Amino acid sequence: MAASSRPADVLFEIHERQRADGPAAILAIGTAYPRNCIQQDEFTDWYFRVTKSEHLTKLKSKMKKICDNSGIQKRHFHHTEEMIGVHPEIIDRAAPSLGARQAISAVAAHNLAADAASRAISAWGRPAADITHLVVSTNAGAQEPGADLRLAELLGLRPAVRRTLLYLHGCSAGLAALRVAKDIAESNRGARVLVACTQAHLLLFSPPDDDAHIDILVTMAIFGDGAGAVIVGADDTDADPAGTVVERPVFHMVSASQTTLPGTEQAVVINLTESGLADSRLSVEVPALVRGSVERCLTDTLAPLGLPNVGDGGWNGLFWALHPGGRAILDSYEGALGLEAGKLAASRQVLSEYGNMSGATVIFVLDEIRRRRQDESDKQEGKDCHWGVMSALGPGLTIETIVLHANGCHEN
Ligand SMILES: CCCCCCCCCCCCCCCCCC(=O)SCCNC(=O)CCNC(=O)[C@H](O)C(C)(C)COP(=O)(O)OP(=O)(O)OC[C@H]1O[C@@H](n2cnc3c(N)ncnc32)[C@H](O)[C@@H]1OP(=O)(O)O
Repeated sequence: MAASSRPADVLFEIHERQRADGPAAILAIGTAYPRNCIQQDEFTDWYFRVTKSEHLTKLKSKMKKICDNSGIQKRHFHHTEEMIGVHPEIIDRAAPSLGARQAISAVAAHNLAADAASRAISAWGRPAADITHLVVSTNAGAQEPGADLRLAELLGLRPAVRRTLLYLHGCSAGLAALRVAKDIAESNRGARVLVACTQAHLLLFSPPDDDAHIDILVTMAIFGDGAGAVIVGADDTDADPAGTVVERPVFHMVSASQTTLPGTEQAVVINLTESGLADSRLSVEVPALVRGSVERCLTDTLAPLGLPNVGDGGWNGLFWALHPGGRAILDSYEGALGLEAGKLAASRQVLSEYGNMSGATVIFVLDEIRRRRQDESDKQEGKDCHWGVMSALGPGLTIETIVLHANGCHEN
């Protein structure tokens, strides 16, 4: 320390040196899903057969209608009819089944996370040992040592990697993990954060109940399994000393925010019990709550940034990476914001191909937007928009939002 330096100055200098200079960016994306696939138009028969509920004909026809209107064509699941067959407690609401559910889900969640993360690391182009931080989110159980440690082992990350594990954040888990990664990357010069969101929904699997619990049918009709991973870092290095391109940001993360809607605590409830996530709730009001609040919430998030051509009906000047929580959720965003047809094409496509994979889904959406922007022949809506919004809804009700800037766009 120089003799003339005051301790407070030194403190701030150290702080400045530790922080990155630029905004955090998504540097690479990877996704994975189980091979076992069920077509949506076959799901109702499958579900009522597996849960031995064929006699509930009224609920079965309601389920058929919900599946038909879901905007989903197929979903992938780790669990199979055979797996559930050897664990009859899973379809017996009165029997404890948490142990069996967690044992099956954990293996699935870890393997899916490792597959997605390996793809992200390979797209990134740097060795796994360069990862400094790991943020994992999952709804597939709650155990310690948990999914973060297992993933670090499977990928061969260094023992000093700094881990953060988020459990049971529901559908907003992906954005919550990305928000944490953004803060880590911007606060730690040189940090490279691996984010992995992994979902295996056996904990949610439940037989149909009665007319009072249609949310069980809705949940069974929309959720699927999958994992998404991204590498986040600030101050990306374009080329190494030999001139080889090392890192290229796909999207910069401009700001991250979280809003909890007052008085909505009971709208989405996730409760871990001896029977898995029994006792959880999904209110029929959720799409209307989104419709009534999302514009105010987004205006509050975007106004301080002073972005050009945004707000006052300018929502179509942005590209949109929305978590497809359900077809009605996307319809609510579209209606409330007056979005043109096609603005949510990436979200609708991911919903159609995989269903709602909770926190992992939004990473599939980001990857789909990345692919469409790179595809010269793709003339889809939004390719000329440089600023974008990523948003998801979770228990709370909580709306998580991240403002994005697409790579290679320096104008506007
Ligand atoms: C052991 C395990 C136990 C598990 C227990 C599971 C309990 C369930 C709760 C689990 C919640 C936990 C989830 C955790 C993840 C968090 C998810 C999120 O954060 S955010 C997730 C955000 N995702 C969403 O919120 C999903 C948004 N919803 C949708 O996208 C659409 O409603 C649709 C696609 C599902 C159906 O489309 P379409 O057919 O055009 O739509 P319609 O609207 O016409 O509905 C048809 C019929 O169903 C009725 N009904 C509908 N919903 C509910 C409900 N929640 N409730 C009751 N009823 C409901 C509706 O009234 C109608 O009845 P009827 O008039 O025929 O009598």
